[in-house]
Amino acid sequence: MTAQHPDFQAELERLAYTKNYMQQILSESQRDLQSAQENIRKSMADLDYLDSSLSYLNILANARFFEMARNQKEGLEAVQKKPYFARIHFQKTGDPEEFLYIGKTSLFHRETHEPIIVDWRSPVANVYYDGRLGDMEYDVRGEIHKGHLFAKRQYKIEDGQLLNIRDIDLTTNDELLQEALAGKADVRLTEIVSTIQKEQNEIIRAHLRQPIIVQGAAGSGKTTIALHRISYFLYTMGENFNPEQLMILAPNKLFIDYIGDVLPELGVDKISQTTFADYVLAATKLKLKLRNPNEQLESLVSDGANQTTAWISEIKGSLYYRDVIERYVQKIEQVIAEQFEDVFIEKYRIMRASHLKKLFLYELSYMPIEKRLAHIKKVIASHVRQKKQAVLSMLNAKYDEALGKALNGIRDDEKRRRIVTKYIDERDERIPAIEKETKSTASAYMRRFSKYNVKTLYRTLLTNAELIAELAPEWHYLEQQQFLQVHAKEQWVLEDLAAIYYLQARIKGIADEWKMRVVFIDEVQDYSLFQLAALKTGLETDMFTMVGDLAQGIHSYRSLTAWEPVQNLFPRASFRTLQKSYRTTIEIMEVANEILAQMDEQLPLVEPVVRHGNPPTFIQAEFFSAQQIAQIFDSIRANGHQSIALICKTTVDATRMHQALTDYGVASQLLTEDETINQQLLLVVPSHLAKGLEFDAVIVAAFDTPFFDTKIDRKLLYVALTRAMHELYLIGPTKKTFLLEN
Ligand SMILES: Nc1ncnc2c1ncn2[C@@H]1O[C@H](COP(=O)(O)OP(=O)(O)OP(=O)(O)O)[C@@H](O)[C@H]1O
Repeated sequence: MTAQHPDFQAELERLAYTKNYMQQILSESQRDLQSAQENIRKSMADLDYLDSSLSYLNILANARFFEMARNQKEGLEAVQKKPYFARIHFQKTGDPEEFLYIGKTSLFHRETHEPIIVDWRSPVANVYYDGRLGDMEYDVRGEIHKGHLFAKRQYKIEDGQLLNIRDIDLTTNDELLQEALAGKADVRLTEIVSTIQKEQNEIIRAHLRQPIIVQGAAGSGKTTIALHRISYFLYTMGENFNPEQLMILAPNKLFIDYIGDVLPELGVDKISQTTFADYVLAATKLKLKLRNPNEQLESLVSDGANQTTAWISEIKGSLYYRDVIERYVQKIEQVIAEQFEDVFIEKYRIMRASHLKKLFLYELSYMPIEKRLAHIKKVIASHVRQKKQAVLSMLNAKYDEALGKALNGIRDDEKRRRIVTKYIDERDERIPAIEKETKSTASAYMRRFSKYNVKTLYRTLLTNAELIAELAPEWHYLEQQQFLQVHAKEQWVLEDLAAIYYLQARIKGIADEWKMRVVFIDEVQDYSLFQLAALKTGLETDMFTMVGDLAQGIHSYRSLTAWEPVQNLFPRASFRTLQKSYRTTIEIMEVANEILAQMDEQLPLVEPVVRHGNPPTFIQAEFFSAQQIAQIFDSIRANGHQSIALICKTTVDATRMHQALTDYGVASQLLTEDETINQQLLLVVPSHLAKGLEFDAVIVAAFDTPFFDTKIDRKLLYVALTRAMHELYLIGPTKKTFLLEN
């Protein structure tokens, strides 16, 4: 059928032309690489005996050339098997009509400069994602261009062979998407450049110098879009931005591993991917052993709410706590300010304490405390240098005058000699002494200020009753006591890190290597407002892309429960929602929506894209049986599905089930935070760790610990259900175990 497309032959030729040209460029790149390598080798050899600075420059230039040639070569090699995926027939107003082929990287004809392939991230490619056919507009660095889109066409190219062509309108767009969604049997995220949807594209290309918050339903593509936005960002910023200044904050190492493959595929590497905790510990250089946050979650889930833990966790995430810490910083500032005294050279005052104090408290208040002090030290040193000359000239003049007077005015020889000698001796002692003293005036002056240790400072706050009473006067006495009691023993939890980072930022400042300029946060619903505020303060930027889903906020006892406060914290941020789920079938989403409807957040139900599958199967069973799970596992495999997860509520459950399965001989893997997923195995996953991941099929098992009708459990269950792409099984004593009626 496809071969009958009237343009098929022409498109075959076009593909052949493109591939040929790519091959040609690749051979050239190969030669460039070799010659750069050869040049570097020669310059290295010359380093010893020729003018080495010239050789050094040669090496640098060739290294840069080598890097460029290698990048181009790698870029082309990566896309050779699929040079492009779409074409637009487009006319920019005033220009001739063009056929533009869109792919993952661009390729221009070296002589004619004609685009052979246009990068999907380029401004004109936006037309493909955004534009309906007809007259349209697109943005090039803030400038609006007009044009007319005649047609859009998609290609299915595999291994360099053209298999299919489709001209797209709205209906075929759906077909393509469905095709993309139906396949895939991998527990890795993949790139979706050819099927990015309009509302997703808007987020990817939303203003790059402005923060953005996205509330997106489970499976709506938040993670995928965030990664594509990074690719788009780096492409658009080009040389003006160093990728090392971009950071992705992910929930755990497992998740980082899960997204790991997409970034290089999108042409992005070198950016740091870490967790909030790891980042804070690295940036503060503190070694703190943190209590596993999931243990805390699990203790909340199993013991019901432990009031004190819940209260303290909530408080530590709040902006109120930020204010407490800020008051603490201001108190420290006052203590420092009181230590300023006048600066003297010998007995001459050269600076007033009040001036330095003003400098410290007001004029330099935008700097971290220790940076301010370092700056003040420089100010003193430079002032001393300037004033020293004046003091010395003045003294010299004074002695000259005194000597003159003595020489001319004293008649008595003996007396005159004595006085003159005294002046000369005094002068010869004082002047060098001043010279010497002024070399260290500034450092001697600064010795009064002690260096701070952020960890010690924070521990003091946590354990000092007077401080707490002073800085958190709004807490009633019992709360203050509870707070102190919980902290009597030194133990660190994730919730402390915002405060620690904030203190570091305000007192020492964040070192340049950790001062990321652009931040992407996935699963941002699990952040507290204070975490976000601390990052914003420490990094001195609001260029954050934050994606999340309140319905999956399993840590909501200590994190976000609404978006408004985040919007208040980031007043420049735009806010978007994504309601469509691309992951799950209609049938699975119906069940997940039943749980969503029971939540307090009143989030709109998720709309699945039209893709049908088997209805979720409920299997009644009183007890966990490894044999039964093995049977389900086999039947799912027989249906052709690869990645299969057995999800249960807690780690204790997961550990037990994994043990039973292993004893029974089922090849399974218990997922923990530090694990790398092996998708050949049945993956046994505690619900909180499943967040962000997806599997072809999911079996949710609940025996010893059923899901209760509580905030946290509804969310954990919702997370578990929405991990499934194609098949879902629920196994337990009753449907009530899964909060389902029917
Ligand atoms: N436009 C698209 N075309 C094809 N596949 C898509 C598209 N958008 C999303 N997907 C697929 O949908 C699935 C869900 O995407 P992703 O994991 O990014 O969603 P999410 O919103 O982060 O989900 P969750 O919040 O549940 O973790 C992935 O398999 C992704 O490849």
